[in-house]
Amino acid sequence: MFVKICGLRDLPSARVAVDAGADAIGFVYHPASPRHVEPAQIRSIVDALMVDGRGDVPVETVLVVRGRPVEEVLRVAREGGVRTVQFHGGEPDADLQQAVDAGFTVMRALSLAEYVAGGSSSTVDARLLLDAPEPGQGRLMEVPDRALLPRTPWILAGGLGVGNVGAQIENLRPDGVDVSSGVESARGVKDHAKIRQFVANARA
Ligand SMILES: O=C(O)c1ccccc1N[C@@H]1O[C@H](COP(=O)(O)O)[C@@H](O)[C@H]1O
Repeated sequence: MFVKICGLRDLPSARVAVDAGADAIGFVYHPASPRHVEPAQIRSIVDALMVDGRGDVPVETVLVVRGRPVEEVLRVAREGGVRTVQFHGGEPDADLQQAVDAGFTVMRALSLAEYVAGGSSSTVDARLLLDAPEPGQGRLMEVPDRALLPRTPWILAGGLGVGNVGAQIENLRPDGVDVSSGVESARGVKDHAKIRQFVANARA
């Protein structure tokens, strides 16, 4: 089970996620979000996580964007030193392809309705993440019929937390889970105990 802890803004929380065994950590570049981080802040965290101060970071680092021009996205991703870009705003295939061509791995976040309406038909090499229509709000994705869910690998986000991640995995059978609000004590403030417990519960 792939586990991503999203919305990180400080090094201690990032270290807790890595030490707990998360596969990926996410940084939100979206000025309207309480989790927004500037590229220099991302870079300082990524650099500090490098093993022995150099080489690879022992976790996938993800930049989360929503509706920003692709030139700005690529600049922030390069300055931040991340490996992956998560496009979370219905961005066109051309933007995702540009990120792939620039050497980033790519995730495409869709609501279930967008996915069902054909958002899966792209040829871009991107991992699929399904989320509630309004991201980062701690709201569960509604699934009226499990037959609508992908038959190829996908990641579940939206409203997950320590108390429900096990049941959601059991019920919806995603290949990965992604959380932000559910591991916070207040919006934008990560709770270290919840991060540890979330990773443990996702893997139980
Ligand atoms: O977290 C945000 O503020 C955010 C802003 C813009 C795009 C995506 C955002 N977060 C993504 O939402 C899910 C987590 O949602 P939840 O808080 O656990 O309900 C995750 O994919 C984040 O990357």
